[in-house]
Amino acid sequence: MIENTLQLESGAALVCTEASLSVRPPPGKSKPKLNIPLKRVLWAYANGTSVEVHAAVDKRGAVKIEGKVPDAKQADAQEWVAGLMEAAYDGVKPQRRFLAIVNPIGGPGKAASIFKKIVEPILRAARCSCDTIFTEYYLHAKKVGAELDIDAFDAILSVSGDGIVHELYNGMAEHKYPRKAFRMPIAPIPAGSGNGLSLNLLGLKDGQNIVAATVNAIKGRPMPVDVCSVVQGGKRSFSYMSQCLGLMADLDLGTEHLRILGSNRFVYGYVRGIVTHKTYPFSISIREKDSDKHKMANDLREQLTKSPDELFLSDLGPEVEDSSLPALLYADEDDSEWTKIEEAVSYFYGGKCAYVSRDLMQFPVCMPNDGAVDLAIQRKLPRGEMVTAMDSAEHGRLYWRESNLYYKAVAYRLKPLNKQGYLSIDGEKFPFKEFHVEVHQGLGTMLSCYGHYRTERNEALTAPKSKSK
Ligand SMILES: Nc1ncnc2c1ncn2[C@@H]1O[C@H](COP(=O)(O)OP(=O)(O)OP(=O)(O)O)[C@@H](O)[C@H]1O
Repeated sequence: MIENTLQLESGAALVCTEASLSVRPPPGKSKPKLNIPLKRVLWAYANGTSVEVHAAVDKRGAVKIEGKVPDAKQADAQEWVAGLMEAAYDGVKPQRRFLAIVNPIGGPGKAASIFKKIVEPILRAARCSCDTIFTEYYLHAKKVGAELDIDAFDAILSVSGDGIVHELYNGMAEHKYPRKAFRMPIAPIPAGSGNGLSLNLLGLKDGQNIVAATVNAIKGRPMPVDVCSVVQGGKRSFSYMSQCLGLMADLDLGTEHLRILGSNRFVYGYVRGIVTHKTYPFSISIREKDSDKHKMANDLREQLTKSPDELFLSDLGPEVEDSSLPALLYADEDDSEWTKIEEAVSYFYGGKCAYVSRDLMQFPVCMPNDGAVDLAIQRKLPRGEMVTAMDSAEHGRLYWRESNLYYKAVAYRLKPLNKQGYLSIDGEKFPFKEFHVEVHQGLGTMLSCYGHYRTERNEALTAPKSKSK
C-alpha cells in the first residue's frame, strides 16, 4: 500500500494511504492511533510550518487536527496537503454551494438544532457555502423548488423527512426550466420522522447518521434517479419514492392519530391488520418491463458490479438541452395489452427505493434509474403467515415469497374497487381514486457515495432453495 507520511515536529506523524488518513502518536506514547477514512477528510491546509486537517467523525462532528513541521519541511507540508486534498476529493468539486431547506417542525422538531450544531460546522470545515431557508408553512418547499435559482447552488440539502423532497420535486416541475431544476442534486439530512430517502442512500447502519449524511452532501456524486408522474383526475403530480394502498397505507396514514407512539404505531397498525384480516379489491393494469424474479435479481447483481463512472453524472451534470417537462407517453395508451390483475389483496406498493422503512425492504431489486417503478402486490395470507412474512423483511426476504407478485413497470394504472381507503404517495395522503403512473428515467438527481441504493444483507440476491408462500 502506498503511504505518504508527514513527520511533525512533535514526533507524531500524519499518514495518508489510498483509503485513510491516520495520526500516528510519537514513539513511546500510548495514545491510540486515529484513523479517518479519506471520505471523511473535509479540508487540509498548510501555512508556513503549520498544518491543519479538518475531518468529520461520528458522534463528534467536525474535528481539527493540528501540527507543526520543522522550518526546512515547509515545502514537503505543502505537497503533502495538496496530495491529501486531491485524494479526499477524488472526482468531486470541493467547496460546494448549498441551499439548505430546514423544516423546524420535521419529525421530533430537532431539525434546526441538528442543522446548527452538527451540519453547519461540518460544512464550514469543508469551506462550503450555505444559504438557509427555514420552512414557514406547509408546501413552502414546493415554492422553493419552483423558484430555485439554478445557477446559484451546486446542491440542495433537505434537512427534514421525505415530505420536503416530495414538495421540492413538485415545485421543480413548475419551474421555468423544469428539467434543469430536476438536475439540481438533492442530499437528505435525516431530521424527520420518515427518513426513507436517507436510509436508501446511506444504508441501514448510517441512515440516521447526520455526520454521514452531511459528508454525503459534500462528497457524494450526482446520481440520476427516476421520477414518476402520477396522474389523477387530470391532475399531474410527481412521486420519487412510493405509491401505496391497502394494509401498508392503513398502517401509516390510518394511524396518524397515534403519532405519540412513535414508530410503534406501524407495529400497532400491522397487528390491527392481522386481526381484521381485511383485503382490498383493486383493478391494476401494468405496462411491464419485467416480472421474472430471477432475472430482476441478476440484473441488480450486474448493476452492483459497475464502476462509479458508469453510475454517476459528471459533477456538473450533462447539458440539458430540452428544459421542458418530459411528456406523458402512456397516459392515453389503450391498456388492453397490459398485464391485468383484478383481485382483493392485502396491499399494493409501487416504489422507486429499496427500503420503505427500517423494518421493510419492500423493493430489494429496485434500481435508482432503470426506467421502471417496482410493484409489489401482496396477496392475502393466512393470519399466521402474515406474522412470519415480516421475518427478515428488512433484508428483503418477502421478495421470494410466491404470494408477493413483483413487477417492474414503465407505467401502470390502479383503480380501487371499494369506496374508502388510503392512498399514500411518498407518504402524503392523496384522494382514494383511480390514478395512472409512468416513469421518467433519470429525471431527478440525488447525491450518493455509492451510485446505487445501499441495501445491506439483501436476500433477493440469493435465490432460496425451497419455495416460500
Ligand atoms: N413551518 C411549518 N409549518 C407547518 N408545516 C410545515 C412547516 N414546515 C414544513 N411543514 C410541513 O411539514 C411536513 C412534514 O415534512 P417531512 O415529511 O419532511 O417531515 P417528517 O417529520 O418526516 O414528516 P411526517 O410528519 O410526514 O412524518 C411537510 O408536509 C411540510 O410541508
